[in-house]
Amino acid sequence: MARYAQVQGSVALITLTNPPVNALSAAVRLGITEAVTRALRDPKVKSVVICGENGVFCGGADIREFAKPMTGPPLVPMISAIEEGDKPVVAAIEGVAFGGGLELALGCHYRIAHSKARVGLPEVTLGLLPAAGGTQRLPRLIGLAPALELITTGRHVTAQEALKLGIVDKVTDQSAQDLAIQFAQEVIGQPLLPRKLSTQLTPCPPDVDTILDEAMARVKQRARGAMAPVACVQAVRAAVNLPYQAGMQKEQELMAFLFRSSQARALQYCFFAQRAVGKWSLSSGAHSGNSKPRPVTKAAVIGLGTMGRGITVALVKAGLSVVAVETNKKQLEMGKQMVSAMLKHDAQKMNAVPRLDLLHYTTDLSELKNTDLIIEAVFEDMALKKEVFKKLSSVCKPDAVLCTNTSGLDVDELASVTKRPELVVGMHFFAPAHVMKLLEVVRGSRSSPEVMATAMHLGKRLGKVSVVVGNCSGFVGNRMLRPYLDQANFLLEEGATPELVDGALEEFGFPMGVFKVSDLSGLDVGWRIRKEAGLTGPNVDPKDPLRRRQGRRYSPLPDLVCEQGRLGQKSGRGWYLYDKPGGRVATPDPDIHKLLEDYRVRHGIRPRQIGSQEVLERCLFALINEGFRVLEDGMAMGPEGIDMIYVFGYGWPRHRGGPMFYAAMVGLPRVLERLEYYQQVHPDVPHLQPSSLLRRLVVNGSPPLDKWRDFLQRPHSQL
Ligand SMILES: C[C@H](O)[C@H](C)C(=O)SCCNC(=O)CCNC(=O)[C@H](O)C(C)(C)COP(=O)([O-])OP(=O)([O-])OC[C@H]1O[C@@H](n2cnc3c(N)ncnc32)[C@H](O)[C@@H]1OP(=O)([O-])[O-]
Repeated sequence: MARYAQVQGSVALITLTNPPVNALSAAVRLGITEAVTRALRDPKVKSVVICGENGVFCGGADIREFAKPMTGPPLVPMISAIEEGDKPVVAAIEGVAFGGGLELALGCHYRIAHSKARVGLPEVTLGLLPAAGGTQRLPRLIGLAPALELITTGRHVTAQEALKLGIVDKVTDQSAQDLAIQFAQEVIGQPLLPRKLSTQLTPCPPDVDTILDEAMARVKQRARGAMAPVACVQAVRAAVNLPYQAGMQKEQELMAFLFRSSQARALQYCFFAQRAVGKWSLSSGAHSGNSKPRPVTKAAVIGLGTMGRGITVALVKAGLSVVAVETNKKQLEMGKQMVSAMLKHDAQKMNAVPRLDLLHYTTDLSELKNTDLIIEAVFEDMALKKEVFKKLSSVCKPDAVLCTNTSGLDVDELASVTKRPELVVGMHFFAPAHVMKLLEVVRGSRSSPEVMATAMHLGKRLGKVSVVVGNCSGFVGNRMLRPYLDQANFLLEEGATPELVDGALEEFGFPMGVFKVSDLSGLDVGWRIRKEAGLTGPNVDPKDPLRRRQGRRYSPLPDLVCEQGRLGQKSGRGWYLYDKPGGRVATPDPDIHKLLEDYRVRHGIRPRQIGSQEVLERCLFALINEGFRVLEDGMAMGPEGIDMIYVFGYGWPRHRGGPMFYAAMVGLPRVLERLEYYQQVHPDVPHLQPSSLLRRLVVNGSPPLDKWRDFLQRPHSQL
């Protein structure tokens, strides 16, 4: 839909009308095509302005149409008609001009932007490339290197930077539409040919091939198997080597290939899943639409350890005033210095002033009496956390929201020591808390809808992808991680090496394999949890054989590694060797290989060849199977929640959609068949027992993800 009006006598004003982001749906494309034809034919019209309704120019092609057969006028000829016209066309950009929206503007002869506007070609983040001339016109407008960077990253650009790059001609703090209409009158009669980008050549520095080759190498290294960034470089290379029409041909061919790819489907699924998890609902009928968040202007963080410091920085960066509490002066001082340094570092990067004025430090909990929301981030010990919650319940104002950053302890047990269990909720941040986008919002059985709304709203203010999860051991992310970790250890027992397992997972697209991640986060963390769980150390049942705990197979390998003082990067050796304590570069360690060989001999295990396929199937299918159990237990609202948790919190490659989406792509019958096979081979590993939900879905013909809820016997019952 596009509205047509004639303004200022001779200017045709074409307004895109498709809320909320004026996406270029079939109806909008038809509207634009008809309006442009009318303007070009009307002798009274001397120039044209294109703008968007509601302060948004255009969010690009309508992504919802991608899953359906294409209808309506295609984008490329629609934009060419604008460019080839004999009347100047000015794009008035307010809000955003993304993807096809910016390509539409690049087909116009001039671009005027509001100072708060953002532009960009984010198609690569959807597994695609700019396929309405963006890969051919943008390099011609701003040059090769900047165009390559914008197209291969999909980065959003501010109006100021767009002006500097030459993407837009003018930036205004006033109405871009009004300035565009005035400008459209001023340029009547000006030569148009030099403004028609398709007629221009791409400005090329002498070392053009080096730039393209380096870009390709950089993109391949960063992409970890994602195809779209590579195709983007190939398309932009055509803008250098080929005339416009041939370049457009190349762009269309590459787009056709990407459009059909499973990676594009995965990335578009992530786009909508990321928005879907924000629309939460509870079994009580309360949901994000009918639950009002409480106002939070003053927050507090208890405990300035690694997590507490990151959370404090995230809150201050979001503009909240924060009281930071640490029990003793020495730790408080240390925390203060580190938080200030983190804020200064971040502000420097943003060329901003660190908001240290928003912070107040104290050892005295009573200073929290006027705080709206408190996040407890003390050591992961139930007794210590209960003590803190008991005190908070007495010093804080009656309607203060009490949040715990526990990564898996029982939220209800913590709430039970307070006088306000309905105001207690889990806010599980991921390290580093001021960087990682994921936030698990854990609903206790008494957490009120209002408190859920408050935690979710705060998550959004902190720029997090917040996912509502149920209160169970390990919540969702860590709960699913256990079978994944167990399988990785079992594979070592049976003949694999850390680098073989990690290699397969990194080939799959994870930034780091499981053993490198363990070394990064510190092997002693898991060791302490296993000791507390009675799986190793003094509380082990002496009757339990070494490789069997609590009635199931257990691998003591990680314990043996820790007992040798191998705690990971921090000790300079773990599953890998590092050049020094705190070193980051992992090299395979012959001592670990020796440890594994001796271990297998000691336990009479004949090592065997293990391939990447088996690594992926055992590690990922075990994790996925636990995902189905999470859904069955009602601990997550749907597969989207699980997938966003793994994409934003555990490095699951976005172009694989997330564990549950991946299972659907692989085919549920295949996942079930492989789990049944491995369960037969390893009957002492209960987590390989296929979940009944998975069986039910396969029996019912493997319905699409958005239909899985229909097969849940108690949909999100624990939420
Ligand atoms: C040929 C051409 O080369 C190619 C092929 C293309 O052009 S491919 C397309 C390229 N374009 C993009 O990648 C931009 C994608 N959008 C965004 O980045 C953001 O949306 C936004 C524009 C910065 C606004 O953010 P927001 O935070 O203010 O609101 P929101 O919650 O995100 O969005 C508000 C609502 O609008 C929906 N929406 C947003 N953009 C959409 C789009 N392009 N198509 C369809 N729906 C869209 C979104 O799902 C949500 O719906 P619902 O959940 O309310 O039902």
